[in-house]
This record gives sequence, C-alpha cells and structure tokens, in this order.
Amino acid sequence: MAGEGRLSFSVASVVEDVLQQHGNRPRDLDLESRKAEEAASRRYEAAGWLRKMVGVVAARDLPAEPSEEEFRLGLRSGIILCNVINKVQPGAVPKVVESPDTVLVPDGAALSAYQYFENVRNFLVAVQEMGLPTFEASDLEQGGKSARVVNCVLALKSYGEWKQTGGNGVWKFGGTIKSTSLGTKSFIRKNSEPFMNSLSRTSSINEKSLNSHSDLDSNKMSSSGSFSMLVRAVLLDKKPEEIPTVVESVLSKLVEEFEHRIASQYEQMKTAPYHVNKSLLKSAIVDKKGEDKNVKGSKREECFQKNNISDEELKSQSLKQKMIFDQQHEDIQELKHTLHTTKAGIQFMQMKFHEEFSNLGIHIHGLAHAASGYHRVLEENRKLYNQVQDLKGSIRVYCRVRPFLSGQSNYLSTVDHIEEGNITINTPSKHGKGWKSFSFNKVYGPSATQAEVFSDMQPLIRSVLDGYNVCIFAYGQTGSGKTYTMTGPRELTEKSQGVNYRALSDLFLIAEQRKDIFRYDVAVQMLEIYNEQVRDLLVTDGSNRRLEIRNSSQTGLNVPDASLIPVSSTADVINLMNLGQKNRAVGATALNDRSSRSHSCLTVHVQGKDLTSGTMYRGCMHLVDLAGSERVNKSEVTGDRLKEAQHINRSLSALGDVIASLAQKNPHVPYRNSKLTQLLQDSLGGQAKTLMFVHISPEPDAVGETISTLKFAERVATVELGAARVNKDSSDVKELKEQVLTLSVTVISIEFCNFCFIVLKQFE
Ligand SMILES: Nc1ncnc2c1ncn2[C@@H]1O[C@H](COP(=O)(O)OP(=O)(O)OP(=O)(O)O)[C@@H](O)[C@H]1O
Repeated sequence: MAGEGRLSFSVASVVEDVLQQHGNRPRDLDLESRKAEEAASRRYEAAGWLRKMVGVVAARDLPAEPSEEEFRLGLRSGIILCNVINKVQPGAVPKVVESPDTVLVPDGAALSAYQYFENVRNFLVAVQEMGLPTFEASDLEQGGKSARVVNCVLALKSYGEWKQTGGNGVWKFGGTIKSTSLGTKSFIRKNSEPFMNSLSRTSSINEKSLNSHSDLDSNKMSSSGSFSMLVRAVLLDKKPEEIPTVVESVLSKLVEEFEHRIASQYEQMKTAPYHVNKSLLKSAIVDKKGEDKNVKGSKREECFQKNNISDEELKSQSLKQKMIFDQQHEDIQELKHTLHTTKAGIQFMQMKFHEEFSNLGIHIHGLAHAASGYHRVLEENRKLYNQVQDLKGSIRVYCRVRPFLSGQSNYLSTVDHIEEGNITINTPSKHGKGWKSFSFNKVYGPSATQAEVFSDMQPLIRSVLDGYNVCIFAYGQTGSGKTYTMTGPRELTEKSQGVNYRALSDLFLIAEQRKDIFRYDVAVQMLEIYNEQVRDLLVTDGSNRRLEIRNSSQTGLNVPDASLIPVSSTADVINLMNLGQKNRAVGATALNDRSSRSHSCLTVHVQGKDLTSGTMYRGCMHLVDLAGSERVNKSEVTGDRLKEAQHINRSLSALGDVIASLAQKNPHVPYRNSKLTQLLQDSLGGQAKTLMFVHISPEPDAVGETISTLKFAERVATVELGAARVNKDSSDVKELKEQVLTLSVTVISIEFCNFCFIVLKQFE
C-alpha cells in the first residue's frame, strides 16, 4: 500500500536523522566489513570465554583471537566444548574422550573418527537437550559455518552466566528458561524485547533467526528491512550501555513522526470524503501497528493512547458528519417537496390562466357582438329621439316679448301678463280697457335671456346631425327683436350671442363627440329673398344675380347655384355671416332699411357618414330672419315700398298657409305660393321640425301690430298645440317614454361595454 510505503520510507528517514545525530551515515558503511567485524568480535568473545572456562593450557589449541579456521580447528576435537558444557551444566557430557597424547595435531590432520564423532556428538546432544542453539558437526570441518558454532558457544556462555546469577527470572539474552528447562528442549522468546531479531548480539537468536537475518541482508530487503539493517549498523560500533540512549532517540523520532503522520492524515480526513478518510486512517493505523510490532514499552502505550484519542476524535467527527449528512438529506427532501409543490402550483396557475383566457375570449366575443349591436341601437335611439321631438310638436311656436328700449321705461306695456304658454295683451277699446290672450308653446318675457330661448330649440340641433331638417324662424314687426334673437345685439358678447351662434356651436360640439362613429361634413349657404328674388349673400365679387330654386336636387340643395362654403368651426360660420350681412347692407338705401324688407336665410348643410356601416345622413338647418311683419297701409305707401310690402305680406301669408296646412295635415301644402316656402319646402313638413319665434314689442303704440302678429302666429300654433296637448297624455307618449328610458339604459350599458372592450384591447 501507498501508506505503507510512505510510512516505511518515513521510518528510514527517521533512522537516518538519528544516525546523523550520532555522527554515522549508513550509506558510508561497508556492510560486508562490518559484518566481518561483527563475526570476528563474536568469535573472539566465544574463544575468550572457552579459554577462560578450560584454562589456557587445555585451550592451547584455541587462540584468544582466532581466525575462523583457527576457531574451527581448535574446537574440532570437541574436547574443549565438552569440558566447557560440563562446567556450565555438570554431567551434560558424561564421558569426554581425551586425546591420547597432548601432542598438537598438525594443522589439517584428521582426528580419529571416534574422537570426532563421540565428543562433538555428545556436545551437540547436550546442547540440544538444554534447548540451546546447535550446529552441524560438519560446521567444524573445512568450509563449515563457524558462525553457527560461535552462536552456540555464546548461547552457552549466556546461559552459564545466567545460571551463575541464580538462574531465576529472565534469561538475559535469549529467553526465559522454564523451571523444567533443564529437561526441556527450547527457550521461550521474549517478544517484548525491541529489535530482538536484528539487534541481539548475544545470540539468543536461534538458527532460523540467523538465517532470516542473513536473508534480510542478502536481499537488500524492503524498506522495513533497510530500517533494521540501518539500526544494526548504528548499533554495531556502540557499546551495550550506549544502546538504550540511541534506541530511545530512534523511538522518540518514530513516535514524533507517527504523531505527525496521524495529525496530517486526520486533517486530510476532515476535508476528504468520510469513507476515504476512514480507510486512509485505517491503513495508517495498520501501518502504525505494523511498525509498532517492533516498538515496545511505554512509548508504544503512549502511542496507543494517542491512537485512542484519535479514534475518539474520529468517532466524534464521524458522528458530526453523519449529523450533517442527515440534515442535508432532510433539506434535500424538503427542497424536493417544495419543488413538487411549486410545480403543482405552476400547473394550477397555468390551468387557471387558460381558463381565464378562455373566459376572457368569450367575454370579448360577447363585447364584440354587443359593439356590433351598438350601432343598431343607436339608429333606433335616433328614430325614437326624433319621435319624441315630433310628439313635442314638429311645429312649435314661441313668443318673445322685447324689453323696453332705453328711454322708454315710463311707457305702459301692452303685455298685461304672461302665464306659461299664454300671453295677455291690453287692448284699447271704445268701452275702456280690454284684454286679449294668445297661446303658444312657450312665452318668453322681456327678462328672458338668450340662453333660455336657445334651450328650447337646442334638442333639434341633434336632430340635424341625425339627418333631419329643421327650420327656425324669427317672425315679428320691425324692431321687435328678431335679429337680436337670431344673432344678438350689435356689440356681441358670449352671453348675448343669439340662436345662430349657439346652434352652430352645439352642432360642431356634437359632431366632435361623435367623430369616432360618424364623420360630418358641414357647409353653409346664405341667401336673401327680396321682392321674391333669391340672391346669394356669400358672394365675394359683388355680383348680385338672381338664383333659381330647384327642389328636385339630388344633393339636397334647393339652390344649387348659391355659394356653398364648407366650415369646420363656429368662427368660420361667423365670418360668413358677417360677409352676408355686409352684402345685404349693400342693397339698402338711406331711406329703405333693406334688412327689414327682405328675408335672410342661413342654411347649414350637414352630411354625416356612419364610419361602421357607411350609411349617409343628410340634414339641414335653416335659420331664417324674416322681414318685418308690419302691415303696410296702401294709402300711405307707393312705388317700391308698396311693392316690397306686398311681397313681404304675400310671402309671410304663404308661410302661414303652409305651416297651417302642415299642422292640420292637409293633403295639399301650398309651398309654391312664395319663394320663401318654395326654398324651405324640404324643411317644412314631413319629419322636419319647425320652430317659430314670434316677437312682439311692448310699446302701447304698436299694440295693433302686436295683436296682428299674435293672431298670425296663433293660427299656426293652435292646430299644432291642440295635437300636442292631445298626445301629451296619451298612452303612446307613456309607452314611448318608457322605450326611450329603456333604450337610454341600453345605450349606457353598451357604451360601458364598448369602453371595456377598448380597455381590453389596450392590454392585448
Ligand atoms: N330681448 C332684447 N333685449 C334687449 N334688447 C333687445 C331685445 N330685443 C331687441 N332688442 C334691441 O331692440 C332693437 C331692435 O332690435 P332688432 O334690430 O333685433 O329688431 P328687428 O326685429 O330685427 O328689426 P329689423 O326688422 O329692422 O331687423 C335693437 O337695438 C336690439 O338690440
């Protein structure tokens, strides 16, 4: 294993450090010579001890420091060996065959076979019985292994010395001999001795150990073998008493190294996956244990203690890691659950979204359907609205009393009193005071404002935009306030603006409001009828030619040759009216105020197009300022004045006849009796609406004319008023009102739907 390799190498490094500390470097040693030195040393020791045991005389054949050969030859007879063993263990060799003479046998001469066999055999048997290391008899021959003989002798020496000290306890170098050891064959090795196999120099080592030792040397070994060899090399030249210090040093270093290794592996384990750390640590522990086989005593216990601490730390760490793992596992499960819930939520939202989207589609479809129906409803609304206007009366007559002009405040008014649609006039009579009452749609007193007067005609402006024709007349004697009602005073203010301005302002306002649904084109004509001649008042070249009236025109223009000026605002119309007034004044003379002697007619042509359906609507509004209605006394006027008066009377009478015929629903309406009725033919009768503002002056001296005017107007109004009054309470009116109400609600709903539709479209 890698760990083992690292550890072995580490041990070698440690030893090397120790060797350096002790001034020796193993790689500088000549191992062979050291080995030889060691062998010689051991041989000398063995020889010295044998000589000492038998005496120098008996050991004369054995030098104190013999060579291998001398050592072998000296012991070959077996006499020294047997005598020595008998001294150590008396009676071990019962009979020693002594040499027949003491003559030194020449070197290399063979002893008698008997001597050779008997002594050596007896010695080897005795040694074997004592459990000491033995050798082969052939080891004493030439080429034999003298080292084994040396080992045997040294073992015997050790045993002898141990025995001399009492033979109790631990045998110093080899083992513990049992009480029966004398009779037994072997020693028991003491395993707690460190480096027993490699370090023992006193030959407690048996033959097998020596062989393995030799193998280790010869094979150059593994790193642990190297380690042993190196330690041996260190110890070779050390005295026995020095060994403990060196060994102590080596062991300390080893322990330090192991602790360092353990600590570093523990650090690795903290960062590496749990199981890997564990296996590494295990291997480290195994390695350490392997090394520790040779490390005994207190140092090893200390090391084990530290290992135990590491184990505890490891267990604690493992427990922590397990807790973290469990927590992470729980978190993952929770996240999975959350993910699952979120997915389900999203799916639900998607489903809801599709559902909502689908509903929205249906709703939009409904709205689109409603929007398409919106125009149909509008059309119906338009018709109903105008029916209501009809029920109010397609011909309405209003009476307006002019206030006294400045400087006339002392006069007594001809108007006695005004009550709703009735006006009572003071009439002078031969028998004193008299009264005469007249009925109209409404009577405006002298204090009525321009706005109040306009409010009654305002609903008809919408009818014009819906394609209906409207005629608004200002009737009355000269100076009664016709122009004031239709246009306003000379000094115009917003408040004093007349019907014309207000009607046109309204018309453009409504057209603007409807611009998304309708497109309106507005154009203006301004004509004058003087002495039954029709003239164009909007000419700019000063021409004053007569114009023809053609009622059959497809364009809706009865006077197609008159100037038709497109307008897009009230200001445009005012400018044109000013132009018309200017042209009208051209014809006036100092003695003849033409504005009172002619009818002026401002006609606003409106053409509307339904942008959805393409339907065209065409309507027009005639704003007519009639000539003065005062009667002309034929005896008092002649010439042109008489002619003017006759034309005016005839045309006003024709107008009265037409309106009366319309009101009475006569099959024949005499439009052709005057240019005025001819011009207004399309706007009088049918679905057209007619409004007449009858003006009277309050001055008593004009009471005759006032009564005459009122009689004329009442002739128009009475029939219509009668019909209106009948209809007012009829069930038709009630039903129609309900329909209008329902329709209004529908229109509002549809308007709202349309608004929603537009808003939804914005979101698309
Ligand atoms: N309601 C009114 N309030 C205040 N002033 C008025 C009113 N009506 C008319 N007048 C004034 O009376 C005078 C005559 O009015 P106006 O010119 O409108 O009469 P007319 O009928 O149009 O006359 P003509 O037929 O000559 O045109 C003017 O000065 C006008 O300002």
